Amino acid sequence: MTDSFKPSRPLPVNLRGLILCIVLASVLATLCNSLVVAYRVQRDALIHSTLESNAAYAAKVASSIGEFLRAAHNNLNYSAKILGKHWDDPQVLHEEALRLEAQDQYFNSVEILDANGKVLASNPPQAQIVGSNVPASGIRQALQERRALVSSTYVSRQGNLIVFVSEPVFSKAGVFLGAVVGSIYLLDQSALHTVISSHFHHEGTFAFVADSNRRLLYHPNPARISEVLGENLAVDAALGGERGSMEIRNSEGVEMLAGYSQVPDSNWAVVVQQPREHSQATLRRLMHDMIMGMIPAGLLGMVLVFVGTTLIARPLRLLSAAAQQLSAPQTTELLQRINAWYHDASAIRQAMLAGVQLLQQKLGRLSHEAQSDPLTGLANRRAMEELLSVLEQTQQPYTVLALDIDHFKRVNDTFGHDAGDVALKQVAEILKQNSRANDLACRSGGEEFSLLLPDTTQETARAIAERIRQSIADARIPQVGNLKISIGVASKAGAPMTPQQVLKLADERLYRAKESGRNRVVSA
Ligand SMILES: Nc1nc2c(ncn2[C@@H]2O[C@H](COP(=O)(O)OP(=O)(O)OP(=O)(O)O)[C@@H](O)[C@H]2O)c(=O)[nH]1
Repeated sequence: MTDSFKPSRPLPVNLRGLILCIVLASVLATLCNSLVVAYRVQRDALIHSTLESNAAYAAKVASSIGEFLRAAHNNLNYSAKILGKHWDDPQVLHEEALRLEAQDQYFNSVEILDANGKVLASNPPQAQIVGSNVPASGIRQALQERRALVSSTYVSRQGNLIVFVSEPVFSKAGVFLGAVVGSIYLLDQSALHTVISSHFHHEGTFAFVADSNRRLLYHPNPARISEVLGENLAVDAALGGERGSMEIRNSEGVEMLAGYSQVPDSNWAVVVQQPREHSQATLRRLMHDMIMGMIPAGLLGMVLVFVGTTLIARPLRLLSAAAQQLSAPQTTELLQRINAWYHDASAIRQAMLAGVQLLQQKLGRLSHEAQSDPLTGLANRRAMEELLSVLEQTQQPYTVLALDIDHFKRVNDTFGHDAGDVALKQVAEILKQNSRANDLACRSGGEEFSLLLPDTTQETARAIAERIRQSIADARIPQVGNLKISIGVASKAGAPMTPQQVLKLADERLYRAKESGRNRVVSA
């Protein structure tokens, strides 16, 4: 395998930060998505309902105008019947003209004409036109067609925009006599004007009425009445007899939500429209209210997320801290104190506890191996030095025995190296048997041993040394038989000596024991 394992660099963020980021990102994404969807749905619904209500409104206005015109016709029709019977009575003609103009205020003026267009009576009285032929094309049309009709709009010599509503007059025998004509002045206050403009008018919604030549008969801006409109799809559709709604762009380029309808019995178009921007403004208010309404719950959610992530991350953070010091003796206790309250953290803690136990066992074994003599199982020189330094630091008195088997070379030479090893083990066993719990027996090298006796005086140590020497001398070593040993004793009982000096003194006394004949203890 050529690839070597390279641990990737971790992100500089902790678990709680990560969870918070992920939760925040997902909450924000969901929120944005909800807002966008809500915005679109609401916008479509608002536009749809505005179009629907404008269409209904246009139909209502058209029907009101239609009813007005029908009522005007009915009135004229009633008069036409009376006039047909009394055509030759100027008084009746005059009274009918008076009644028609004054009674219902449908008309700004009323004229009664004979079949040639000669004005027989008029109200308000206009002496100059009674007896004259009125040239208006609408009236000429009424006389020609001899039927009830609503004329096209017509601009009078006085500059007034006029619509004629006319009804033919027939004699009892069915002879066409003339017509009774009501004039509606579109630029002045009239009953028609009131019918159109009295409808509701809110949120920028307004209605206008145009005749078949696209001439404006009514507009909330009076300055535009009589203006001829350019292309307008809603007007075209209404003039074509349709009713409904559509989105259009007006002559100023403003997008409009328009409803349209045709006035029955006259080819007029009614359009009700609202700038699209108005529904957008309503929508913005709606979205603003929605967002403001979400804020308290959002904040509460954030607090819950913060507390939740802290609770989730806490055991893992503590486990991570414990993982930094697996070999420390207090780690097991530390791990047991962690409140791993959910399954994953608990499983990690269990695994770490098992791992720590294994590690510490292993370290203990390694430490034991590093500090013991493999042949005899006694402590080695390093272990003895460590204990000496502890005794030194705690200023405890102690005594050291330096032991060396006499003529051990001969044992090896005579019985072989293995027999020598057995003898060494036997000596170690005797040392152990003569040691207390706090004493430390060690093999300092070859056939040399030491015994470290804390809190032991020189005299006591000498007695112990003598007992050991005797035990070894008395022991029957397999294959080898008897062994002898020499011992030097040195004590640090209040004397200002370093451990090395004490050891050195014990070695010097051991040397003297050898020199003076072996198999003895020298302590002074
Ligand atoms: N079997 C065995 N022999 C060892 C071991 N370590 C050292 N020795 C032997 O111990 C002997 C020590 O010999 P010397 O230093 O001459 O001392 P001695 O023969 O005991 O003589 P004195 O100490 O003067 O009485 C040598 O023969 C070493 O080979 C060991 O681990 N096992």
